[in-house]
Amino acid sequence: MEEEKVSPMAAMFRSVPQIFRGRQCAPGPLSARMLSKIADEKRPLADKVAVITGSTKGIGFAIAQRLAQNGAHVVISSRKQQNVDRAVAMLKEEGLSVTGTVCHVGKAKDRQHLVATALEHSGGVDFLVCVAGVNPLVGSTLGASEQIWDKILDVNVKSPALLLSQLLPHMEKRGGSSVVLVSSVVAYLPVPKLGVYNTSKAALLGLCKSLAIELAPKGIRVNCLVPGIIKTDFGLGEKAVPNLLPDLNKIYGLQRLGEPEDCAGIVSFLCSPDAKYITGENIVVAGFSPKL
Ligand SMILES: NC(=O)C1=CN([C@@H]2O[C@H](COP(=O)(O)OP(=O)(O)OC[C@H]3O[C@@H](n4cnc5c(N)ncnc54)[C@H](OP(=O)(O)O)[C@@H]3O)[C@@H](O)[C@H]2O)C=CC1
Ligand SMILES: CC1=C(/C=C/C(C)=C/C=C/C(C)=C/C=O)C(C)(C)CCC1
Repeated sequence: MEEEKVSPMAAMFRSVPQIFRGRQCAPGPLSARMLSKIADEKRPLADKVAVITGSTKGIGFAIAQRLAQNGAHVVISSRKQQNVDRAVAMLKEEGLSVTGTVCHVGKAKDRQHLVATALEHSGGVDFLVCVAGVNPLVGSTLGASEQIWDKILDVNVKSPALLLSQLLPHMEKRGGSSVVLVSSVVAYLPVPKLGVYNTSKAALLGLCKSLAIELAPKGIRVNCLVPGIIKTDFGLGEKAVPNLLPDLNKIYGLQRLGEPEDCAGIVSFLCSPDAKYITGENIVVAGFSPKL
């Protein structure tokens, strides 16, 4: 049977009883105020602009998708055009508000271009989520070349700070802006053969605390997502530590490896007004707690 087509407003009216189930409200037609309250609750990030780096796949893509589902215009990016095009198409297919551009976060020119692209939408940026991260080395820390150190520290630690400094004036003027860095549980649990990567992720815990203090007077909150082992192409966990799940299950009671979506809700929350009194926090999302 042909499904009846209804306008979004009609659909929202129809959904009203469910939304209000259990709430104290006078019977009868809903005021415009009540309806706009419903709309706000369903789209807490409406009219906001979010820049997410490393967001055409994996954790970054899941975060961008959730921020957009919650009402934000998302600016997604990564190094490869074909990844950008595919990710933009997927989000547009879902009816979400998205712009995509190529940006290798380690390149100053690319970061500048990303900032310009983000400003095209509405002249400002409300949220910056720095997801891009690399690990080109599985091996001894002291055997790592200077080039390897430079590449890992440039992308994983320096680029979030340099990109934020370029976005700063455009975030400060918006009021209520939020930055989310992305570390890793390896910052707490040093994984053998990932010493340079572990160090870069531990540095982000400190960067979060320092930036939170520095940016508080500007009304910008800074927090840090600390994912556990998440099933993505990055898949560093399994590469570095075979038999990871049974060991983590035995030692920490871990029941399953994570999905990118497991990281999305907390980031949307940290960007939302519900987190307006939270800053400088490193928040582990790992299915276990690696902290002693
Ligand atoms: N997966 C895991 O178990 C964990 C991951 N993390 C962290 O999460 C972040 C994302 O990892 P994950 O989603 O698993 O990885 P994926 O490989 O699934 O996705 C990485 C994304 O980042 C992009 N990217 C890679 N390098 C750069 C760069 N230099 N500049 C801009 N974009 C880049 C990739 O696209 P493209 O190739 O087109 O550039 C892709 O969109 C990383 O910072 C990682 O350290 C933390 C803990 C655990
Ligand atoms: C070191 C180590 C462990 C933990 C490994 C972990 C937690 C790896 C995480 C890798 C990640 C998250 C990579 C990407 O960022 C065990 C299994 C407890 C015991 C054996 C030694």
